[in-house]
Amino acid sequence: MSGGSYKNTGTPVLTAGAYTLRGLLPEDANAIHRQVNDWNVIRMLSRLPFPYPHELAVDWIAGTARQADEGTAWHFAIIDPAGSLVGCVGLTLHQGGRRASLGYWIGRNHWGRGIASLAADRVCRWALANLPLDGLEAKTAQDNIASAAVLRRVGFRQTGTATMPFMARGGDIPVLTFEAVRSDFDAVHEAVAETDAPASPSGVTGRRVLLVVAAALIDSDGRVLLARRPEGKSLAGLWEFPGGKIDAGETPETALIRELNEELGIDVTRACLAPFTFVSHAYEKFDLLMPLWLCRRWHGTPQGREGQALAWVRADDLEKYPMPPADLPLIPFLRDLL
Ligand SMILES: Nc1nc2c([nH]c(=O)n2[C@H]2C[C@H](O)[C@@H](COP(=O)(O)OP(=O)(O)OP(=O)(O)O)O2)c(=O)[nH]1
Repeated sequence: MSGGSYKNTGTPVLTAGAYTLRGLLPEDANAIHRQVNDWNVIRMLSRLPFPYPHELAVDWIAGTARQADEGTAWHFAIIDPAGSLVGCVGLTLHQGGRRASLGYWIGRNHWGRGIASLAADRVCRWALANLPLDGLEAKTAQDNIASAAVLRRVGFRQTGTATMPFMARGGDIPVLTFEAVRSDFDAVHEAVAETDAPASPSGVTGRRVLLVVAAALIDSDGRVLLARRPEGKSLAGLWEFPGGKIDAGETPETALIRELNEELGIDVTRACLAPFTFVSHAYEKFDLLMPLWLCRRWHGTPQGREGQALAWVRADDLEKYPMPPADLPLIPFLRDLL
């Protein structure tokens, strides 16, 4: 397919600092062609010939809209605050949709401003929160020092080396292979944003204990309510039991009743909360202690008030929903109960 007019509706619009990431449109072809048809850019892109014909940019843009509609790849134009396209970033699914490859380029006039890191980080976080991914991969030419630095900054780890054909260079060249799983992004996030855990009141340095209260809401069909942690939170994309941290002055039960109201819009009374079990889990930066209550009666219909997806799940199906590592020991308890 060449040219034509369409809207790229399958790709979300994301904000990355001062930049906007949006689906590619036919009118982007000139800006893409001009910036990619530059030896310094194209020599680092494996699949493109040099010189780069304008029709290839037009065809590629049309292909990206189709892929987004099919749910096989998401490519974004990176738009600067002045409205100019300064590069592209994208993810392509493979391995049955459980992994995705990251790719990006930035026009030469815009190098050195951290745009690739900002855009790659944003797209990876969006993908982990919204697609059923186990991990992400990327490859970069061994002589592309700046790109390897971008991947490391975002949270990728180098896994090895390989060779790949680079069309513009007319042959195989060495590449570095990288991968990242969910916890690699959380490690970067936690290092930047500080840990979720409050400072130890005694001022003693060392590990911190984070107390989180949570509820297994059980409906009349014996299904459990799970909520998907939204983008922007640690462990985004994983399914958890509704709940949260205890605020100053709250008892565990009042904290849980407040969280259930804030997150789901339901009213629960103290008498409807039955203590069930707890988990104690060592995360990298803190120890999580999470008591879990059972709740079979509430007022209202649970709704994801903070934009989180909800799912009523049968005990036998709990394993199909990726959960935070701390929650995994709870699954057999719930299976025995329900
Ligand atoms: N609510 C909940 N949190 C869990 C579960 N499993 C698990 O590891 N956690 C962890 C993730 C977080 O590190 C922590 C909960 O913190 P949070 O930030 O979601 O709590 P919150 O709702 O008070 O959040 P916020 O308003 O302060 O952003 O507990 C679970 O099943 N439910």
